[in-house]
Amino acid sequence: MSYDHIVVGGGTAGCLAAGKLAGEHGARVLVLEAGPDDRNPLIRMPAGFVKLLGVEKYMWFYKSVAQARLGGRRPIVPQGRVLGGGSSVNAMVYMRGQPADYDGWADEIGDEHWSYDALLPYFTGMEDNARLNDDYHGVGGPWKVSDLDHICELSRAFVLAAQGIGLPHNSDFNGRSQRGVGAYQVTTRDGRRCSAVDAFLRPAMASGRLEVKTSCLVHSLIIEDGRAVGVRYSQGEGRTVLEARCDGEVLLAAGAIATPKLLMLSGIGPADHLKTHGIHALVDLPGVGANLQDHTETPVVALCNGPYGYYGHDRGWKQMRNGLEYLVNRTGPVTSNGVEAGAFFDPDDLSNDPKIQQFCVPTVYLDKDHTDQQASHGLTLNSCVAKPRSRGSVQLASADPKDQPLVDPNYLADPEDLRLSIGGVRRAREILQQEPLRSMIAREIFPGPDKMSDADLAEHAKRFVKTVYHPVGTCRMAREGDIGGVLGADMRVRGVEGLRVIDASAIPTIIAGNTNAAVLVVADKAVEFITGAKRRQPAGIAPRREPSTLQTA
Ligand SMILES: Cc1cc2nc3c(=O)[nH]c(=O)nc-3n(C[C@H](O)[C@H](O)[C@H](O)COP(=O)(O)OP(=O)(O)OC[C@H]3O[C@@H](n4cnc5c(N)ncnc54)[C@H](O)[C@@H]3O)c2cc1C
Repeated sequence: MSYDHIVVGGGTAGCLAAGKLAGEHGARVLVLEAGPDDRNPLIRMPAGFVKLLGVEKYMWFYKSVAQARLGGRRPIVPQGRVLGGGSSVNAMVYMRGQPADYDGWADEIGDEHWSYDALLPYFTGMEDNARLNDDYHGVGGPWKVSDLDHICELSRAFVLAAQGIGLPHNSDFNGRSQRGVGAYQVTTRDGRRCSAVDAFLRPAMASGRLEVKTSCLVHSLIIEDGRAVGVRYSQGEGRTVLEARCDGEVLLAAGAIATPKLLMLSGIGPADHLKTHGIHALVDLPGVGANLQDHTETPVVALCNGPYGYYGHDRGWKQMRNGLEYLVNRTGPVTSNGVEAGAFFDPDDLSNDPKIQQFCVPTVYLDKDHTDQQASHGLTLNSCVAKPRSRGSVQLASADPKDQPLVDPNYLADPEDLRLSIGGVRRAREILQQEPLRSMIAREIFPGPDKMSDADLAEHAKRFVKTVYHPVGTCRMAREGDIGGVLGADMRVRGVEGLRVIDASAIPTIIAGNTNAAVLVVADKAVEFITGAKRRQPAGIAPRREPSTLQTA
């Protein structure tokens, strides 16, 4: 088959774009995905998320460079490596962030079409919400959003306890206000994960215009006369470098770490850096790989005084009982994503707009690179800095496409990120002291009851702070003349024809919330730009805040 477009990376953005281009716009599309297919049943089961986190077959475990503010520690940054990308392995929390996030994008990009009011119809248009159908939510779309069927007693107790410190109950973090505490909505339906493959790619397969090749690692772009005309790739363990070409556009959707790597391997990036690896710079774009942003979270871990939460539910007779209940009824603990509830608040003043997203994990939960975790019934309250100020980078380690790049998230580089993390830890402790949670807790193990001063908590953060798996921003959209910009408002790569970046890399500034839904909207916009489809008009709802002043380039 000859192709109109080639999509590099079959993740969240890649699946949406490929599915829509082939299914709705009649294009012939090739998707090249480095990871395997998504047939593993664990991917469909919401509780499978925790298991998948440790499986090399389905994850890239990017190891960061030594982190200056973490005493040289090198935390991992796991990312999806399977058809569906992050949407096949993520925790399924459905979150959009704050309207001000997108208004900030519009200011940075210099285009009001990236403002929240302009993007809201894209969120609602793709949504099929099982509970909400109002100004902020839609029904009938391909993207399934539901309340969790199963919420354990620890998560319920957390929601009540957090109200005890003065947080309002919030039944919709994506609605009128983000502030408060409540159960998350998740991207599942009838106890099954809804990934970008399920929502966008699979339905378009029947068109016959879509070819999806898994286990295909793209090495670089083929650029001729200033135009991207195809890609070089290898299949499986094969050493042969194959080529695929297209008549339309090459769309980069390999995620915020691999997409800048591919641009640099293709001679698009900071000329000096490329030169050190013997790569001739076709386009000197200093912003490629810069501006890496990620959410970090700092845990408070407590042990329970009884069998609360999910410890041991994946072993022995409990596993058999849970598995059977799931197989027969699609109910029970297997339908839980393991992160059932959370809160948004400003630790300095609970009545302010949120600066921390707190995740309630009803088990002892630390990343795979922490070996000293205790296996027992427990609870982890993770405080995530919603709008981190620290900025990092992705650079090439070598000119070999099979080598991991140098990932420097520069965690906690900005003192405000550390200060807010400490504030989040203190609020988590306050919540643990409220009933009904208080009566379920035996003792705090991390940071530990003797760690009370800011200096103690800073040390704790440095030791335990970890990724929330949300890298963005490494090929950011920007207004004309912004030297660090990589893409224009239409997501075209500056200085090259026929090439767009359509994934998390394109996001100028991280949103205050989990990133998957924002990436879907970014990819949806890309499809519009590529096809020239008419822009949807903003829904005629009253803005819920003063519109920002927008300057157009
Ligand atoms: C463990 C985890 C938990 C998360 N939890 C949540 C959550 O609960 N809610 C939420 O909203 N967000 C969550 N996220 C974040 C969300 O999933 C991501 O923001 C989103 O998937 C990013 O989409 P993307 O298209 O930019 O990249 P991805 O979805 O990562 O897709 C990139 C794809 O490109 C492929 N690829 C990479 N390099 C190459 C190459 N050279 N050749 C070919 N293919 C390549 C990758 O294998 C991958 O499949 C989570 C992410 C992870 C990893």
